[in-house]
Formats: sequence, structure tokens, C-alpha cells
Amino acid sequence: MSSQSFQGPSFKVYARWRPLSLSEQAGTEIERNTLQHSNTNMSVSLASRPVSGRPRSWKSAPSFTHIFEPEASNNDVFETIVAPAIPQVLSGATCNFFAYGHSGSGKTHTIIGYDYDRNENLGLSLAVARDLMAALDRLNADCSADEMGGGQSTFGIGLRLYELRKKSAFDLLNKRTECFVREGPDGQTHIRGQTELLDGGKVRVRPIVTRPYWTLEDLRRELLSALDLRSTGSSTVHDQSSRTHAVLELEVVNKDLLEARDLVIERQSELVPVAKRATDIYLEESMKSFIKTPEGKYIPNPDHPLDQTRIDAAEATKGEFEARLRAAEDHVTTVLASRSHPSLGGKFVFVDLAGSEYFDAAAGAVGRNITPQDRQEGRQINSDLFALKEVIRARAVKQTRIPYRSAPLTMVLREHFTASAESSSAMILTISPSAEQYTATANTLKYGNLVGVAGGDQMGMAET
Ligand SMILES: Nc1ncnc2c1ncn2[C@@H]1O[C@H](COP(=O)(O)OP(=O)(O)OP(=O)(O)O)[C@@H](O)[C@H]1O
Repeated sequence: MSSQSFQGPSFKVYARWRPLSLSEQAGTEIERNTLQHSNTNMSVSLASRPVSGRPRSWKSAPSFTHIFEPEASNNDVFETIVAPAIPQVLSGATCNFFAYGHSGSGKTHTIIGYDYDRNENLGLSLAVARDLMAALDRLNADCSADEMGGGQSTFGIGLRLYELRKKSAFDLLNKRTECFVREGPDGQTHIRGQTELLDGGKVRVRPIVTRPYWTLEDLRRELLSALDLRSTGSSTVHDQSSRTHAVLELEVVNKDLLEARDLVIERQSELVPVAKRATDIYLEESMKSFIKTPEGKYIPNPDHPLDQTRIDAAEATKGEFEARLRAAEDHVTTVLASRSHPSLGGKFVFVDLAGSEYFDAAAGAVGRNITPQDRQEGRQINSDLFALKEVIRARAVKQTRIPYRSAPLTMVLREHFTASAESSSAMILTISPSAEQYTATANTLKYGNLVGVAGGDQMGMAET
């Protein structure tokens, strides 16, 4: 397997043929041909000549950085696509990897894997967790002796794992608690859980949970048990899991960073009752200080002039709590900026994208009636995938306005795309060579081709 280097910030698209499954081996295979172009990209052409029905064929642009044959192991894919990004993450960058393919095409096999005992078979996320943890162990060993053994600066991996479905995120590290994707007044997207009422009128809204791990064994055990919570179990087109995008984040953290972020949540919860009290006082004073005349007009109330001092005092208290929140937010920035090592905050993000084939009656993939809810979910998934492609295109051509707000998926991905100037992203298309899966395979490659053309080196793409 030739190893290619991960070059710069452009968006790369890879395709991975899986082997025929036992049940598919009796049937025919898609005729396929891969062509290496001088711009180092590859194109693929497909044909299917069914015994009955009309023959079909399709040819891509040279939009694929590499196409893996069915014999490629998970380790081959890891070494080619993900391992070269480890130094970037260790220098604080965010690297994103998307898996896209129809049900049963090998997304879980690629991202998580099914055999955890052999290095060769580990999925990309577990393999990178292994190498990242080993690199962090080496960094920790370089730290001063008093920081060892769970010290404030000791590096570990912060894991976040959730499923996105429409505007909701289900937190798999927190019993699948439903969280909501919203844009805050600061223009940033926040994924926040249910509101908790605490003593003293405090209101806490927790973000998606980040669980820190200091050993690979702990991370692996918890990750696998959290994955059991993914919507339904079996690998069929009826899977709920096919209708959600699963997001898995591995971030370099230390206790300083985690505590600084916890303090922001604490300060936010303290601010809520104080801000509410300031609003209540303003409304109360405004209502008391005016009376309605028999003609229906509002005039100042001579018995209760507006108590501006009371309003100002409540606003001043609110201002103090807002300043405390800003200080906590600034502290997070300071922790990241004053990091003893640039790794802190570096991140791998894996996104297992929902496919739209479930809803494509024409593909013949659906074994039951499509309900209006199915259709609505299908439209949402299609609009997420379209929005993702458009974001990738806008970034590639350095458009001033990137349409992150077009869909919940891109709203959530925005922080990962913009986390660091050096961020790198790639998409891995998983495809089946079985002729029975021709439509689904061609649809996957067509989407990847659009993404590759949209996000690739424009000069290179022009060459066909
Ligand atoms: N490259 C591969 N090499 C060997 N086996 C593979 C490969 N890709 C997939 N498989 C096998 O094919 C089956 C289906 O793969 P997998 O569960 O990863 O599909 P999926 O795309 O995640 O499906 P779903 O979306 O329904 O969850 C599994 O038994 C898996 O081990």
C-alpha cells in the first residue's frame, strides 16, 4: 500500500471498496476501473450489466486522492489518511474525517472496527487514540516530576460522542441525553442539554459531556460501551443509526483546561437568576410607574415614580456577573494560549454521516412503506449533506461568507472547521462492489465526486 502524505488544508476525498460479503459472493460484481491522473488524483468508472434491465455506467472526475481496494486493511487506511495528521493535532490543530456510505458498506468497520485485539484491524478512531495517547504519554514523561500522576498539566484525551438528528444531539456519554443545537447571541453554535434548576435560583445548562481519559484502556472501554447506545443494533437499512450523523471527538486536554471550562458553566448558571431579576425589576418598575387613563392612554403614575436607582442597582449586579463570566471565558483562552505545550486543544473529529439511501425508494433499498416522518428526515439528511458540500466548496474557494448556518450539521461542524488555520479534513467513502448495490455505490461516489471537485485543488480538478 503506497503511503501518501497529508498535504495542507485542502479537503481530500478517499474511497474504500469493501470485500464482498459471504451472501454477495454468489452474485456478480460491479465492473470498475480506477485511473491514476498526473495531478496525483484518481478517477473511477463503474458499469453494471444486469441480466435483465438496462446496463448502467458512470465515470467520476479525478476527485479522489486515493481509492482503496478491498484487500486494504484498516491499518492501511489509517497509515495513509489519519496517521499523517497526528503531528498537526499535536501542534494544536483540528483534523476532521468524515465517513459516508450506504448501510452495510463499512463505515463502522472503518471508523471503529470490529476486532479490537489486532492492530491491523483497529478502526481509525481507536488506532489514532492509541497513537495519540502514546505521544501524550511521551510528552507527560517530559514534564516535571511534580506534575506527573494526574497533575493539572498532565495531558489526556477528552472524548465527546454524540448523534445528531435534525436540531437535536443525543449525548452517548451521558445516557443519550437530548441536547439542542442553537446559535448563541455571540454567533457561535452551542449544543446544550436540558435546563437544570439548582439552589438559589441558579439555572445550569450543560454542554455535551467531555470525559477525560488518562489511559487508552479506560478510553477504549468507555467508548465501546457508549457506542452500544447508538440507536438500534443491527446493520440494516432500517437502522435508526443510519438516520443520524455520529460525531466522535478526541481532544488533547488537561485538568487546567477542563476546570476552566467547568468554571464558565458555573458562571453562566450564576448569571441566569441575576439577569432574570434585573429584567423583572425593570418590568415591575415600568408597569408601576404608568397608569392607564379612562381614555386608554398611559401616563406617568404620580404615586409611584420610576425608581431608576433600583433598576440601575439590579443592572449593576447583572454587569458584575457578566464580567465574572467574561473573566472565566478569558481564562479558558488564557489556559489555551499559555499552554505549556501547543498540543492542548488539538483535536481529531470523526463524523459518521447519515446516508440518504434509506429514503430513496427508487434505489429499491427500502423494504417498507415510507412514512411522512421518514420523508421529512430524508429531506433533512439531504439538506445536511448538501450544506456540507457547499461549506467545503466555499472554504476551498476562500469565499468570504461560508454558509455554515444552512443546516444543523454545518452549524455544529463550524467550530471544527474554523478551530485552527492548519485544520485538515478528509472524507472516506465506503462502497460495496456487489452489483446488487450498484445504485447505492454510484450514489455514494457521485456525492464524494461533488465534494472532491468542490473541495479539491481547483487546478487539479480542471484536468480530466
Ligand atoms: N473493508 C472491509 N473489510 C472487511 N470487512 C468489512 C469491510 N467493510 C465492511 N466490512 C464488513 O461488512 C459488514 C458491514 O459493515 P459495517 O457494519 O461497517 O457497515 P456500516 O456502513 O457501518 O453499516 P450501517 O450504516 O448499517 O451501520 C461488517 O460485518 C463488516 O465487518
